[in-house]
Amino acid sequence: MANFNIHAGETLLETCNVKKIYDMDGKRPRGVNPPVVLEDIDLKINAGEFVALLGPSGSGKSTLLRILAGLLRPTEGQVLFKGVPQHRPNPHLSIVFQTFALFPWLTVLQNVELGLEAQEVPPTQRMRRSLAAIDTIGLDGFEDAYPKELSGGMRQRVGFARALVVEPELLFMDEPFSALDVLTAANLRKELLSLWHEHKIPTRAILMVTHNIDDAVLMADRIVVLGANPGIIRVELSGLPMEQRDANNANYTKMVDLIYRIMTSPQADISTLMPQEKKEVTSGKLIPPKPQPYQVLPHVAISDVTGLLELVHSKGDREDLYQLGRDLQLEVDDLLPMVDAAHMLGFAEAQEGDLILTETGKRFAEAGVLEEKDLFRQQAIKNVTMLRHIVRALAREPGHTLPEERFLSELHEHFSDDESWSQLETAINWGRYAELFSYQEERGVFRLEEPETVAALVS
Ligand SMILES: Nc1ncnc2c1ncn2[C@@H]1O[C@H](COP(=O)(O)OP(=O)(O)OP(=O)(O)O)[C@@H](O)[C@H]1O
Repeated sequence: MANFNIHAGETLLETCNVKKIYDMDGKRPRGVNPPVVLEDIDLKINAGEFVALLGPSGSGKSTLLRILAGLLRPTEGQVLFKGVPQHRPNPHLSIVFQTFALFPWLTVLQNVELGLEAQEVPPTQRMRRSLAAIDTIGLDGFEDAYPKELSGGMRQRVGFARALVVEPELLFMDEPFSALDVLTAANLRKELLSLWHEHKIPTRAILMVTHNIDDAVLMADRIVVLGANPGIIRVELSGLPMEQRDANNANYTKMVDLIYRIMTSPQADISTLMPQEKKEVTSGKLIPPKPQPYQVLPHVAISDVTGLLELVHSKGDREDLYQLGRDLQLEVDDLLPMVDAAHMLGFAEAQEGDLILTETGKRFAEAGVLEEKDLFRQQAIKNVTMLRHIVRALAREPGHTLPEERFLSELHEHFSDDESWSQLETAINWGRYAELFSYQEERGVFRLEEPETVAALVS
């Protein structure tokens, strides 16, 4: 089998001051500021490196991957490949997607050959190289199978073979294991890592977008953590030495815990989260956070927040976030919005990697249904700008009703179309639970149910 020379150290890909705003194809109303998805992104990918890009949902990981690949233009700043500014899709780079993206009517071999067809490689050479890639990635014997005959793990192997057959200098992976079951993912991860470390694949650097902290710590030499709204690089951490990449190793646990802390404390100054012995465990660039220009509602159901608070209460009102994630079998991406919501509502605080209930949070966790609702209503009105705004606007209207467009158009000033809807849906969900207002779905109309009582809360 071929053994490829990586020539470590050289900067292959680099972004300078990249900023991204989706301009919505000019559909945005005049005077409205489109949301900034990425800001001030300076990132280098060097030969010999496996870089993981972690960040909460919506922080712009996939957008950054597409900009780096040349599939999307940055609004400001530039992408350099070996020092040369890029203006089109980078031909030296392949991407493996979460959803496999295979053609169901083509066999494994034909799917893998596709990349080489585009490069106009002659048929015999095409077949020889494709068979070799299929062999390397462990699919020998399945050349003539169709995707529907394969398991998820095998389909993703075809995805890898198709990406690698063109011998790309850079391999990008966008959540490559998240559609696979745990064991299949672990197996594929291990095999991919050994191919990479033994230089059995031609790639000189790998960039992986993931929401899975364990994947990042197990695989990466450098971990870049993005923050959201706008997406900025919060910190770059050096990965662990290979011998420490083991769930039983103390430094592994520390590293996972640190990343958990960083991701669950989106507003914190990173330097306050670093452990004393940080220099031994990690090093990297520390970037101070920027103040959030507007409050972003995390998309969680109130029942999930209630469940989280009750669990923390049962543990003595303080619990390690990493442990909470494990207990609830939640990825950080799913836990994070719940922690955000509990914090926003004044029920809990994330401190030093722990979630600690406030006095109100303790009362909420102990309350019966009626008191729980009452407390929630008070906290929601006090802390959630959007709910307060809706109630105030409804209270001012003679009929105490308003159409959803009124609030959607305001949300569009800060969020994309999809995110505006998601923000409104969350506000509706919370507002209904708190019995602040009703919302008629068919007509898209808000109504203040008990105008006097509710309006008094915001006066
Ligand atoms: N084509 C588009 N047009 C407008 N807005 C977009 C577009 N693609 C993404 N966005 C917005 O940009 C923001 C970042 O999206 P992106 O998919 O890059 O984030 P992510 O970190 O990869 O999220 P996830 O982990 O949920 O996939 C989101 O608010 C999203 O709604």
